[in-house]
Amino acid sequence: MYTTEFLDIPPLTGASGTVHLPGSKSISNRVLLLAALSEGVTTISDLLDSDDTRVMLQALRQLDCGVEPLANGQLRIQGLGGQLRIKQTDLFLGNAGTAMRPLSAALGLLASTQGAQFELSGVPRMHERPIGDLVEALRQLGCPVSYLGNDGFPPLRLGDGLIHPLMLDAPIRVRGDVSSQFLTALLLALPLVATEQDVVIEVVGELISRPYIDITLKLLGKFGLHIREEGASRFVIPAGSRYRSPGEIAVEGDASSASYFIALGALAPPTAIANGITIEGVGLASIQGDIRFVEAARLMGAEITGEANRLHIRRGAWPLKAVDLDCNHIPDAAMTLAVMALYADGTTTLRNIASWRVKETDRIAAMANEGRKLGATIEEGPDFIRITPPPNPESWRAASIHTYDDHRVAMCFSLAAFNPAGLPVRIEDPKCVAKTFPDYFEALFQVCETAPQRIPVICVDGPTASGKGTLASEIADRLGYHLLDSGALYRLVGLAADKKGLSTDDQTLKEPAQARRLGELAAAMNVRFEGHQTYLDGQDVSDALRTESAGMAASRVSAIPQVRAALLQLQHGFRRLPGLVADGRDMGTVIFPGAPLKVFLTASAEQRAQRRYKQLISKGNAANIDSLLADLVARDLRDSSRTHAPLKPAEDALQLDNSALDVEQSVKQVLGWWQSQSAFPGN
Ligand SMILES: Nc1ncnc2c1ncn2[C@@H]1O[C@H](COP(=O)(O)OP(=O)(O)OP(=O)(O)O)[C@@H](O)[C@H]1O
Ligand SMILES: Nc1ccn([C@H]2C[C@H](O)[C@@H](COP(=O)(O)O)O2)c(=O)n1
Repeated sequence: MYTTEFLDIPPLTGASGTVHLPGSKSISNRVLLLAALSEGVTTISDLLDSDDTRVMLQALRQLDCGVEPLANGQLRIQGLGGQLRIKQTDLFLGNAGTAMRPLSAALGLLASTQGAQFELSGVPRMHERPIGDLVEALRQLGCPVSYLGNDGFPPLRLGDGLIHPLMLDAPIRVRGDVSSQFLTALLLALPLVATEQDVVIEVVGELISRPYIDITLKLLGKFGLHIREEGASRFVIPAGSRYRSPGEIAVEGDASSASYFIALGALAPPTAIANGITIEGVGLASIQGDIRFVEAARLMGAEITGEANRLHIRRGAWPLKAVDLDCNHIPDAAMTLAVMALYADGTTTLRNIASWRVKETDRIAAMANEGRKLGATIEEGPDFIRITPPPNPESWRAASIHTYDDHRVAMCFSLAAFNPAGLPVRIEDPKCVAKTFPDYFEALFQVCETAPQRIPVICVDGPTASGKGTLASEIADRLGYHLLDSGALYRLVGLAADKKGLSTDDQTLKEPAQARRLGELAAAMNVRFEGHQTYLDGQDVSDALRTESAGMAASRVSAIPQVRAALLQLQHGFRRLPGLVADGRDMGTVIFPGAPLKVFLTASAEQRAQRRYKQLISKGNAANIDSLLADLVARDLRDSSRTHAPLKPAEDALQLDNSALDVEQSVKQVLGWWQSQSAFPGN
């Protein structure tokens, strides 16, 4: 997951390949609650691991349900069988509506019938999301519920520690036109108390987001509950209801998350490797309402085929076709249509989306504000949004997208990187995707491509111990970029030669046959980088690489042209989306001569020797400052005086002497340079 302040997505030019979706958020949190309320043990597979499921799981743990992660990634839940084990606790539910609403209903009923008291709260935005209609329904039943902040909104206190008989004779009336989660919450909770008599729910007003109710009814069926529907607005929970665990249950891939990759397939040109996007984990047999996004995407021109659990998408009509659509049936996925509309042949109107206003943020306002930044003309109303794309490529603008702590805003606008103007897109606070799809951007970059020269590279070259590695790694972390420690490659050649018994002393290296052998060795090296570990022929050589003797050997072999040539492609291979920070001696002069930022980092030899001395001592290695100083001066001389790719600043490099700077000051300086020459200098 990208935890950076922002993520700059370079302009993208094509996409193809297969995406495996994380589990559905709606199904995951419903299944967790049903398993917790049931009798028996439920083993759940493919559960979504995200902020929203984490808060639900934490709540279940606090309620003393057995929650046991299994080695194979499954989760085992020991159900409460409707009997509270904990009668007083405070639950924090973040911004998870799928946890707040159903837990309020279930705990409200259980607190009243078993004499308990719970307080439920969330993040500030959760305290702005309405819950009054659900509270009214619980109060009709006789549950004591009080508001701890503003009336109509969480936080809530459920129960007062005393037993209250419930009034189940009259139908329980609940509004259906604010959020379908209120009805879902009652459908999930009322079976706990429908033991002696039928319990009836009557929906008042038009029921929005009906597909989410269908998910609820289908999952209730899996846990042994069959609700009778009488007409469009009456649901009867039969007397004698009892939750029974199905034993095992698998969570489908998230159909709303699929919408971004369906849109991607519809708008991205194919790559040289393949045509189209395949989505695994959700397909045409999905129980999720957002699978109907497929129909909407087809209307806009996408070519989509599929099987029960898989979808294949290709670009069809291009530009996409503008549409005028009622989106009540796909409220979440419809946001993706708003971004597809930026690539359409006219004005698109998405109607009946009032529920967007009370989601993680006011989504109508958010989509309108951010879409306008890109150059689109956008009109918004209480329950609609109307999008006219920028009239021509020149009208597109590079935008820094504010994401409002809303995962869907972030994921939607990533697709703006396919703009015809070839502009990058900045996504602020990219970690907000953790709510439903923590690895969304990784999945996106896996299937997207762009011309290598469009992938930004920051080069950090300089003499030994100047702090290149430290600086490069910090910059890469802050920007979410890949890291190339090119010195490590030369160090690996030195080590590999040593393992093979090939001498790397100065004299032997002068022999043409030895130079050829080392070139072949470098080309055939079996290396693997995993996080901070480096493996040579499967063996962890991370520590061996960092010794001073490995540095000296690297310096010697690096003067051989055959070795440098053998490592060229490997280094170019590090230039992957979304960007790269590369440290070495010739990053800016030879390997990435077109890089948009080149830094030549220096410090006085004395400073560098001091730093190296401290570094070695802190790792428990013996060190002598005078010999370190002599070695690094010798190494610098060799590296800068060799014929091929000598150590020297590129003509367009910015020089940074960090003798008097600490690491953070150096990082700030380089990030400042980067920001000022980016497409978003004001952000
Ligand atoms: N600006 C700085 N101020 C103080 N110490 C620094 C600074 N930059 C790096 N250091 C420290 O100096 C030591 C050497 O830094 P680093 O390993 O990053 O250098 P390098 O240039 O990559 O070296 P080499 O080329 O030999 O791999 C480290 O212990 C690091 O923490
Ligand atoms: N791009 C590079 C990187 C490194 N080298 C050589 C010269 C260095 O002395 C040696 C070890 O590098 P370090 O790990 O200390 O950065 O490798 C090079 O020639 N070109």
